[in-house]
Amino acid sequence: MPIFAVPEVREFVEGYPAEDAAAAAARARGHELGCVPIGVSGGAALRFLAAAVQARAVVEIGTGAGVSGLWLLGGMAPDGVLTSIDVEPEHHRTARRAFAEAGIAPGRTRLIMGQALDVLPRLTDGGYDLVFVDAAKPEYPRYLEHGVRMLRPGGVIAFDNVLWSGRVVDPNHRDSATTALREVNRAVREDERLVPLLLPVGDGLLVAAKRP
Ligand SMILES: C[S@@+](CC[C@H](N)C(=O)[O-])C[C@H]1O[C@@H](n2cnc3c(N)ncnc32)[C@H](O)[C@@H]1O
Repeated sequence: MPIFAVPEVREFVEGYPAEDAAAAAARARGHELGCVPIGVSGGAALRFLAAAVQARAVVEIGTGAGVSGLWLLGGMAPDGVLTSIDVEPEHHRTARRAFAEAGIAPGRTRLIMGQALDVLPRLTDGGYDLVFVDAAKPEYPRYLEHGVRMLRPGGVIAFDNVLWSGRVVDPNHRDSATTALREVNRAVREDERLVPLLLPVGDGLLVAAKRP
């Protein structure tokens, strides 16, 4: 049996490392709002990636209640700025509260309200170290196009939920979200500008580095 199929192992991985109080409180509010936050292991992966690329400029597509934002900020350079896009004003209000409770200086976050596909074309080519995608699943392939354009060489893009509770490998599922996730998994794997890695944390975190 693959080690990941052992429930105790899965539980150990998903809770590693522990989440701080600000992120745990934001997580609870995210669940109340119905915008499911990234899991703890996925958050830790984002923090690791932000630290590894010494991120000073990060774009997040899908702010939610601020859980992933807190993890990203935890790995970014101390003067790094997180630009985070969401279409729901209530989610941005909740995320702002989470960032304030965590002691994040207001100048370190730039929250842009709007449809991601309206906002992304305004963001600079090659201007970002890390792009994190966690909004409308049917739009993931378009987020990939923009994300690769916005990344600097050596920058990293990450997509949450790419396993979609296993539906991506079940041909019986042909809805728009599943189809788009399948497409993004394929496109990232085949894109010669990218070095891909599928991390089996949470609901699947697909990451890729942009070749110089
Ligand atoms: C799964 S939640 C994000 C959770 C967050 N990344 C976290 O881990 O804490 C998805 C978010 O994407 C936002 N969203 C959905 N479709 C969107 C779109 N087309 N443009 C911008 N935001 C969108 C929703 O309002 C929601 O807050």
